[in-house]
Amino acid sequence: MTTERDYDVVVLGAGSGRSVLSEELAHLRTAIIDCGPYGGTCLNRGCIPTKMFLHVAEVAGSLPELSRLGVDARVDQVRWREIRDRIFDRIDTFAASGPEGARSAGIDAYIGAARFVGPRRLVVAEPGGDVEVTAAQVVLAQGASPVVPQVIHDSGVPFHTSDTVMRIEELPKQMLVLGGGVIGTEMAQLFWGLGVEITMVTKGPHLVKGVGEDIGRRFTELMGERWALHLNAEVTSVAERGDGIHVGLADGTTLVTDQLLVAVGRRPNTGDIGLDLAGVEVDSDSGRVLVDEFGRTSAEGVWALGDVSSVHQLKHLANDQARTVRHNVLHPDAPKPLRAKAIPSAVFSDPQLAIVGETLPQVLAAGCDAVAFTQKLGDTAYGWALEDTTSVCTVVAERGTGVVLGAQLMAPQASSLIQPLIDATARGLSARDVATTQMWIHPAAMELIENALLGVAEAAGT
Ligand SMILES: Cc1cc2nc3c(=O)[nH]c(=O)nc-3n(C[C@H](O)[C@H](O)[C@H](O)COP(=O)(O)OP(=O)(O)OC[C@H]3O[C@@H](n4cnc5c(N)ncnc54)[C@H](O)[C@@H]3O)c2cc1C
Ligand SMILES: NC(=O)c1ccc[n+]([C@@H]2O[C@H](COP(=O)([O-])OP(=O)(O)OC[C@H]3O[C@@H](n4cnc5c(N)ncnc54)[C@H](O)[C@@H]3O)[C@@H](O)[C@H]2O)c1
Repeated sequence: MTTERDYDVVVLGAGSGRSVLSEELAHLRTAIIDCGPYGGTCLNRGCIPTKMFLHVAEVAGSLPELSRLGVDARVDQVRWREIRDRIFDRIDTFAASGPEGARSAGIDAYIGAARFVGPRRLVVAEPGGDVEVTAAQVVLAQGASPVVPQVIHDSGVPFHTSDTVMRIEELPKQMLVLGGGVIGTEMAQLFWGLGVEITMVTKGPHLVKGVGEDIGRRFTELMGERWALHLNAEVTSVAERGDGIHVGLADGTTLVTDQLLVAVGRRPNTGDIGLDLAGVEVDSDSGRVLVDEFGRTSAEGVWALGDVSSVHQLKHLANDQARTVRHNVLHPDAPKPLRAKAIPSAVFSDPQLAIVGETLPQVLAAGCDAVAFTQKLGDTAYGWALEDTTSVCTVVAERGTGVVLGAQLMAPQASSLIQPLIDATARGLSARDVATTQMWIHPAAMELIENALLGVAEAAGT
């Protein structure tokens, strides 16, 4: 027998969707549904565990580098299971408290896979039986999942994705990472830092999209000194043999590995959940739920946020959208637009990459007269301390006004260093104003940003 329940607001997905249901909605009848651990991708298998592992990997991976500075050190042993369990004991305990935490805040928390059976009408397959849930407003926040190329899927060969690889029992000797995007690069960094021999196979001429041609090329060269890189490559065959997994490439190369990690993108979770019955339109190419500037889908009273509907799959963006959608659910007659400008992102490799806004070619292609300036960290005082030879910051600004339009960084802690440039891009500030209306601590790494701003202000003629 199916139980039926009716609500004012139901959220599908307890990742970023959970924060839609804050205190401000306490006067409404609300529910949240998730089939996986509460906290979604970021907490359980994304941002948080990767960065906890990457910290360890970065420290361990940097030891051989010390010899350049006159200190010889080496890693004697990596206690993988201990590292893994320390990280996931903390995460799993937190995630397990999610449903109870929601219930104690007055939100009905369902644990089970949901599918639509009509407009704003869902069936949740709970352990105790199906529950039919209806609501005046529904928020779609069911995220995305790893894409697996057909050739791997059809081969029957065991493989990992980012969902599973951080929970393996033993570190392999070798790992082949398929995909040189953000996940592939962070995972390669993580396992390389812990002593695994990495081979990376990817489409395209360099790792990580969107950082600009120059940084993309420099970064790819750097990573190529650490692990074997097969660029512009296509996998044509995969088979398991006695000596390991054989991966054949279109150029005739055969690679043999202990473990295969697939990281070739993530597709929104929109298939097979009856979105057509709900009247929710989906882009057939990308699988994304189509939303307007306010996060409204094509179905009356249905909103969407995060990876299920965004071009950029980023946690801070999903969080920002959750805040906006929360407002819009409460004030549908006075909705606020989702933030579309100055969306920053970072890759937590070593060195880190960080970007915001546009690259110079993108700005010029859009018809704006702009200039760019690149500052090396090695030419600042802190860069001397690091003996840095690779870190750079490029700032793009409008010619004549010097308004900052974007920035790309490759540097230690680039994800933090970029913040004044995110501020400048978001608020349309001039590079000279940002550089000269405050003091910059000497001799801090942040002088990289100060000098880049002064350089681009000069180039822009301000
Ligand atoms: C390895 C990795 C590292 C990452 N690192 C970063 C980072 O450093 N910084 C960053 O900004 N972003 C990072 N991301 C991206 C970030 O994790 C996502 O952008 C973000 O978590 C998306 O949040 P969301 O709420 O849209 O989806 P999710 O957090 O995925 O939540 C969706 C939820 O919906 C549930 N669900 C799906 N379908 C159903 C259904 N039919 N019924 C019931 N429940 C369902 C799922 O179980 C899930 O809990 C990373 C991603 C990965 C994979
Ligand atoms: N630090 C962060 O913010 C962070 C970290 C991890 C993930 N994420 C988010 O997760 C998203 C997904 O990450 P991702 O790395 O899976 O996707 P991605 O789109 O960033 O990279 C996929 C890579 O795989 C390559 N590729 C695609 N198909 C291939 C194939 N068949 N064979 C070989 N290579 C192939 C692509 O050329 C690309 O380099 C990212 O776009 C990002 O938004 C963010």
